[in-house]
Amino acid sequence: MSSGEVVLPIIDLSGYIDPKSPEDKQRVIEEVRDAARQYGFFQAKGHGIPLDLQQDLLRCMSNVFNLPKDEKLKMSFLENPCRRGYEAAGMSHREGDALPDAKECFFVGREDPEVELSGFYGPNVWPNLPEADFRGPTIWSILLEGLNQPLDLVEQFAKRPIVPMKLIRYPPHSQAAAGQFGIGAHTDFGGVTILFQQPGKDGLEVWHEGREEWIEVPAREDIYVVNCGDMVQRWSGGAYKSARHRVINKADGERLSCATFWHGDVHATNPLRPDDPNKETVGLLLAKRFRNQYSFTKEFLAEVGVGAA
Ligand SMILES: O=C(O)CCC(=O)C(=O)O
Ligand SMILES: [Fe+2]
Repeated sequence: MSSGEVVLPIIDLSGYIDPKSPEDKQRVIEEVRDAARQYGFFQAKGHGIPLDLQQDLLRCMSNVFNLPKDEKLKMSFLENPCRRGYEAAGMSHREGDALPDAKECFFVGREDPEVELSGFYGPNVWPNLPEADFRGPTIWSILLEGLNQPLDLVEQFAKRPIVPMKLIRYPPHSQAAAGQFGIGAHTDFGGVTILFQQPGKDGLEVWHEGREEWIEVPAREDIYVVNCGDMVQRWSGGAYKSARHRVINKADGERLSCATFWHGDVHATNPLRPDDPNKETVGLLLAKRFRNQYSFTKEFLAEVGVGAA
């Protein structure tokens, strides 16, 4: 069941990024804290990302997804040592769902020259499109400017963060099989997710535990959706929620979105609680999660602690 009553707060981040007074900054900090506690999600405006960059991103995403199927499959993320590149529809299946997700995706990360740490760092796969139309400043500006973390904390755990970015295209729901979701219900497992939705293409729903119902999150122009993953929930001792969410494309046509997952350094442990008995690193979390999708070396698995338990 969906509800028109609960609306995720829209927080104006400009009060933190460009404060006119100390109170401005404090108000944003409190609004974000309250939303992360209550919902695990909020909508963000005043983020400083120019609208024309957002529109460029959408245009570039369409260019990628509109490539011929065989060209997309040549860039399959399953054959890439860094899990970058193309994931076709039907390749992800959420536990408990009758059918795999209807979406297709394209994964991008930080551009590094060499494959390192079994593929957590390394070069991207780029489609055969004019460079200005896809890679580079557009994506990186969006990525960097979209992150508004307390800086002193960030410096501790994000010297060389792992930041996968997932471009997603959902087919119209009418094309999906009965019981098939664009993306099935899940929590994000890592750090903070910054989601850009194609304006006017609604479909995201967030589970509200207290009310036991799905809250619809509209796809509004110039509004990003931010949510906390399982790692943030753990790092914050449960103060911040990692909320379940799913996508049922409500638009007549296709729906585009872009999710950027901001996980922190491969060796980072809980920066909020250095005394946290759980010493799981970001690398270990990702290694457990993606074990069957990367070709991890034995050395790497030993380094991040897989098999140590
Ligand atoms: O496309 C969306 O609106 C949500 C995507 C999402 O939840 C994910 O990729 O984890
Ligand atoms: Fe998600």
